[in-house]
Amino acid sequence: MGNVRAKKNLGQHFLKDLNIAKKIVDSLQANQINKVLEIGPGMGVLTQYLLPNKSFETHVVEIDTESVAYLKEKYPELDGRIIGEDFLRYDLSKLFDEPFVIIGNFPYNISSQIFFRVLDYRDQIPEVVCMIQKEVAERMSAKPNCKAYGILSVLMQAFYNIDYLFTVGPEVFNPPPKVNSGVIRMSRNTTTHLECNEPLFIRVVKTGFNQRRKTLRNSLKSLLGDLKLDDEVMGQRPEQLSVQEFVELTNKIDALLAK
Ligand SMILES: C[S@@+](CC[C@H](N)C(=O)[O-])C[C@H]1O[C@@H](n2cnc3c(N)ncnc32)[C@H](O)[C@@H]1O
Repeated sequence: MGNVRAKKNLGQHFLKDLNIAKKIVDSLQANQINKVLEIGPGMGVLTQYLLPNKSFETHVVEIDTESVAYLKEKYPELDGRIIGEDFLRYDLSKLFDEPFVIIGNFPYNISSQIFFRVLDYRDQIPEVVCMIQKEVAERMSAKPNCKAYGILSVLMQAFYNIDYLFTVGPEVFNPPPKVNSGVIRMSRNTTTHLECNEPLFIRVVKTGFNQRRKTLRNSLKSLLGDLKLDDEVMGQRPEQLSVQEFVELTNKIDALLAK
């Protein structure tokens, strides 16, 4: 069986280091979960460490037909659990009717889109362990007042506690990516729904961070028009606000817009 030919447009960088592969799989923590979904298994470097664990059933979703054929031949025990589809388009609601965790060395070019899908299905996904571009991993886990703290940090941390676990250099991949990688674990927090108008919260966060160096009074002008929110928080920059403070700000803006 020949190796899969790496395709750049699919973000294929295959992990060669088995110790790192095992370390990523060992980073899963969720207990009492019967289903694991791996995104982008490629040649199965993570899958091979998932399969022996009989406390859950492993399913994989892979867009590349060559990788799918490889996986079918190499892991016959995965029969019926290889989904040859685009994760971004696949209707996850028809896959499991119970909670499941996600694991994967994600294709870096679509990692943010994957995270927004996770948010859509967050009720069913208590945990995600993944390798992504280091810079994105830092943004996901950044706390207020850090340079990396931004839209992704606030939107994801509204529902997940995110731990940056470790950094991986390019030399352990074939072909090596141009960037460093980072592994994170996302554990869902107790927030099921935000205590505010959620679409407005997303707009406030995105509009605020569009001009992150400006105070919110200036950066939110496009959202507020002629309306003025006379509040101390408007003198701050978006990176200074915690998730909870963004929620409170959203409620004040919501009340103002409703007047
Ligand atoms: C960085 S590689 C990781 C491969 C393998 N897990 C490893 O660690 O060696 C990303 C994988 O995601 C797959 N992929 C890319 N886009 C995808 C999509 N939209 N849906 C599902 N899989 C995708 C690629 O074909 C590739 O196998």
